[in-house]
Amino acid sequence: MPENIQQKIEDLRTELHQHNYDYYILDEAAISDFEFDLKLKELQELEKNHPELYDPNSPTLRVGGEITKNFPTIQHQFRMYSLDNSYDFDDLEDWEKRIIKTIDEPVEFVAELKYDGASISILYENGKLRQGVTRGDGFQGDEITANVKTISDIPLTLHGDFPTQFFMRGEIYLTRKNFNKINLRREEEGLDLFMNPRNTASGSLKMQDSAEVRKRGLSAVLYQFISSEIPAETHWELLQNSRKWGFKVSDQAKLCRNLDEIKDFITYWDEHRHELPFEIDGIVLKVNSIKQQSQLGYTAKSPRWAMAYKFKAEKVETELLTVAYQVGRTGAITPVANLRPVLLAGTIVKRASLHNEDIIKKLGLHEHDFVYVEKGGEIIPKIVGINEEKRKVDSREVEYITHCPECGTELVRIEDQAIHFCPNDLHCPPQVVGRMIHYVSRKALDIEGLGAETIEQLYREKLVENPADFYVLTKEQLLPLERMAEKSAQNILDGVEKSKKIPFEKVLFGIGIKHVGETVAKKLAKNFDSIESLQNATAEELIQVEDIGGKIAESIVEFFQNPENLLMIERLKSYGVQLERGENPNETLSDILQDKTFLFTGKLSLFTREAAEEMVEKHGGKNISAVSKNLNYLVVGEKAGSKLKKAQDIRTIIILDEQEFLTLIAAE
Ligand SMILES: NC(=O)c1ccc[n+]([C@@H]2O[C@H](COP(=O)([O-])OP(=O)(O)OC[C@H]3O[C@@H](n4cnc5c(N)ncnc54)[C@H](O)[C@@H]3O)[C@@H](O)[C@H]2O)c1
Ligand SMILES: [Zn+2]
Repeated sequence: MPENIQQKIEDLRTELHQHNYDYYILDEAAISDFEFDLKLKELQELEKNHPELYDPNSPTLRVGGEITKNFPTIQHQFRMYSLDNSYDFDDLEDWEKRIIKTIDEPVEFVAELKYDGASISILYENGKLRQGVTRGDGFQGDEITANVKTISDIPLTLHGDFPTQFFMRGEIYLTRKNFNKINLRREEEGLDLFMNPRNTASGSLKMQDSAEVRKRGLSAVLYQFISSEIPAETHWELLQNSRKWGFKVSDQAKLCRNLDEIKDFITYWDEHRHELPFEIDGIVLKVNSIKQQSQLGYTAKSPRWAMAYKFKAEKVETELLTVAYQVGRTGAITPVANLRPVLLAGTIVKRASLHNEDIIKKLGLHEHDFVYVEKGGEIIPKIVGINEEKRKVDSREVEYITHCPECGTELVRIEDQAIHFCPNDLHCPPQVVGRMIHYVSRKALDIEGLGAETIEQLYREKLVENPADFYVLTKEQLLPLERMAEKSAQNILDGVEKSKKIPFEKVLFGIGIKHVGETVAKKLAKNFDSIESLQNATAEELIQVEDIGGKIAESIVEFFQNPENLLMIERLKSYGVQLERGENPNETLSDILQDKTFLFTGKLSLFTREAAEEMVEKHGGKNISAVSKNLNYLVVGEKAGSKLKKAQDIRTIIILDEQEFLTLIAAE
């Protein structure tokens, strides 16, 4: 055997292990699924011809996922397999032939959508949800029951005539709408955007705080009943029964009597999948009869009675017309490729995001190149390659801009993010307008009537330049504006007036301090009773507040060093905007914890972290975020880790369990 074959096999195994890790653990794939599957097939072929190089840990024999250390590990009573993949009808015909060899009676199939999310196994006992576990490595997974319970598609109690104990398997996914919502919020808060719904769903499931998981708005579909005794003859019947017991079962699943019906189903959904409110990456086919399923059995990695048909990411070629640079509300520059319009995945694509300078360099993009555009897992189409044969000899490489296209200021690049910013945040037009739009937004000052378009108009007419200017607008100024009737003008004035009652924490969010999102603003308003006390706080003092890190603290200090910001604050104050905490924001119950600081760590079971922190505040105490000499009490739940260790080294810190904490606040 040539040595290079052994090397080749080992290289492929190493490479695929790494891709599995990126995909399942980091939720950040480096290559497309199609490329991954090609490499896997290549390895499969090589291993088949060289059985002497067998390795039980080969990626061809194991489910790619792993368990994490963040949750209790649970053994699966029934192993969770992967699915074999096929990409064309020939593969399917081969599969059917293999089935017919084993089964000599007619075979029916159930065709289902292949939801692109994360799989889950849920244990039900006596009609109650008992436990939710991820697939993990197929043998054992992470116990994430609390997170699973936040998903409204998953019933907590069943109805009808359900078996006493069984597992329900399904997929947890994000609709496109909720995915976009999450990203919009992240954009508002200046956070990096998530890449696609699949890895966002899978990442959300692994969050420690189930209240945060709930906010993600996950969906679920259940597609498999599992127990040692199956109360039906067919998979189809099981699906219908599951629906009766209260499970959300796919409405699109279809019983198919032969391969032709399967092909029709596949062709239909390949074309119409973009009309679904969620993403699918293919179709799953399952042998309908439970008896036939057990006759067929399993390979090392997947059932022989099921097969995934994967859609190819659609790819088209088109010409790059220009590269434009957009300046966002936060000053971030996004390069965008303007393309000759082309039909892709059901929509006309005219533009593709180029993300940043590094990506453009990596592509080696030249002016007027013919590029390949793909719509894969991501919502925004992306350029995945260049047809260099069509490049003209004299064409120049695309050069990244050095100055802001809106205001001419020299751009700065934040190294670890590979993104360019326009630092002129107070005078760069999109940033100025963006800041005002943010100020009136629903979660900030919530000024109805003032939409993005009106604000842009007001800015063009030089009537407003920062949020304080809204408070001196008059009807005489508004009425001459395009499409502005008496009634809408009055609406704006009323809205502005009403905003003077909006509480401090929302104003703090609204004035647009970089990195101060909704949650941070709330925390700040709890810890500082007025804009003055916040203004006077040093970075060290700010870091003491829970969830406030160095980056946020620095940005707050910087904000208050700018005279223009101070002037705006002074003006807002003079117009009556709430720049201090109102009366009685959260009533106090006692002052027994006066001057005492608290920190909670580990998995709490008697109360949630939020409730606990609220109790501390209601009794006059303060929550801080790190173990230091300033900490008086550390309250530990299950599986407390590094914070507990650190606290044990500081003798002045009192360590309590949850019950002791309750006793402490109950003491008079
Ligand atoms: N790009 C990368 O780097 C990379 C790395 C690892 C894996 N992957 C991709 O992931 C695939 C392997 O992942 P996998 O093992 O999760 O297999 P899979 O995603 O191909 O198929 C199995 C999974 O499909 C899901 N599923 C969705 N709808 C279903 C339905 N109706 N019935 C049954 N199952 C349904 C289940 O979660 C099940 O676990 C690879 O083929 C590859 O495409 C990509
Ligand atoms: Zn600018």
